[in-house]
Amino acid sequence: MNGRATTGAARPAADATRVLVLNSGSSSVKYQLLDMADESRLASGLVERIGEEGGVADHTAALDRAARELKDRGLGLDSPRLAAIGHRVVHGGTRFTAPTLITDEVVEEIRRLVPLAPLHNPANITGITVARELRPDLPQVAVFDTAFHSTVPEAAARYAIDTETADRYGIRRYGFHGTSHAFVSAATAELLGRAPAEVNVIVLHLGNGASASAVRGGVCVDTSMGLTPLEGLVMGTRSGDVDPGVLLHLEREAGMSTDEVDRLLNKRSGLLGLCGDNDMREIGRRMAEGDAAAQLAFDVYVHRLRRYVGAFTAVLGRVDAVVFTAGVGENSAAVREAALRGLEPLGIEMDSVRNAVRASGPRLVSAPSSRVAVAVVPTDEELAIARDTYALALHPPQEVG
Ligand SMILES: Nc1ncnc2c1ncn2[C@@H]1O[C@H](COP(=O)(O)OP(=O)(O)O)[C@@H](O)[C@H]1O
Ligand SMILES: CC(=O)OP(=O)(O)O
Ligand SMILES: [Mg+2]
Repeated sequence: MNGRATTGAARPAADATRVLVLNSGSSSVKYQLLDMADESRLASGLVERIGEEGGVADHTAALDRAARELKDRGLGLDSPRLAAIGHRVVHGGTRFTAPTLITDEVVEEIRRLVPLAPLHNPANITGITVARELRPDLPQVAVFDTAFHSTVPEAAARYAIDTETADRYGIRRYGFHGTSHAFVSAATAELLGRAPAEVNVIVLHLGNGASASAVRGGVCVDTSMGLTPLEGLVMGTRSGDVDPGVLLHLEREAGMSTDEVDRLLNKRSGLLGLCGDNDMREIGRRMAEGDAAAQLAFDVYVHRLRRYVGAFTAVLGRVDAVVFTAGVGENSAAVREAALRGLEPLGIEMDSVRNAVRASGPRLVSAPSSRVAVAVVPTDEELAIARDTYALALHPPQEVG
């Protein structure tokens, strides 16, 4: 321990209302500076292509660039108005089920979880390390993708494999994108004018990574991602669900190594693997020209979505809303339409005209007569992280012992 633990940090001064949020991904760093006095966004940016040709060398260089961009705009990290720094951390294992003030020990625990999220947690740790070096005086908070899913019951969280093996290696469903699923399910209740405790929602988070969750009265009861962010829906470059026998077959018959199978399933699958493009906009353009591979990729993507809508309808019993969010969910009327077409027997009636309208805020796209509301609700993981971070900075838990 080097004494840099921030749990004991003094409460921020009254005019220190700003929070920096860092979302360090496998090949990008996204950042936002927010003023929590009114939740306004003072700055946001993205450093992409880390470690690729034409990009910055590594995550440390990316964070340096982010810090420089903020300084150039008069919003340097040395500002006394900065109250705290919030970090998206993808894997929190079973230990972290709530936002957590970062200490050396917390960093070590996040490091211990690297094998469960090899693409994500190392980048998160670099972000934390650099930020703590820049501002050792500030509270720094980890907000975990897995936290919202910690309520998923054992029947849904357990894989049906030998229990001793599962327990020894921490093999279970953890789920990801939880900050988004929590934010969007709460915002949906608000859109419906009802208390979160009263509504059952299926959230479809469709970004580059994609996941579905079933939320009963504000509590997550099932989710499509599993031990790692690879299971479930078809994604930009990830396969989502495959028969685990596929892995065995590739290793035995194609002679592929574990790393090769990993790359295949994480980087060369999904929409990209099916048609050579991972951007839904480009796939839409190609479909309009009658491109068969693009059409097939779209069809596989949509078929998987429909499966999860059906499965989570059965899990919830009563569904009040199906909600689309993230890049594809918020912007692709075609995906929304195709995913829910013909589901009137489940009480889902889309309104094609409403669905086709381009808009930016939370909105309903179902017919007024639809028993199940269909909504588009923009996610804002950074705002959610900033709220959690600011709340912990203002009211740090009492230190135990
Ligand atoms: N107008 C659009 N129509 C269809 N898809 C879109 C549109 N705008 C963005 N997307 C999709 O959103 C995806 C990115 O989603 P986003 O939530 O920003 O991803 P990330 O997981 O990186 O946060 C892109 O791959 C793109 O296919
Ligand atoms: C966990 C995960 O899949 O995150 P992302 O969508 O940012 O890759
Ligand atoms: Mg996103």
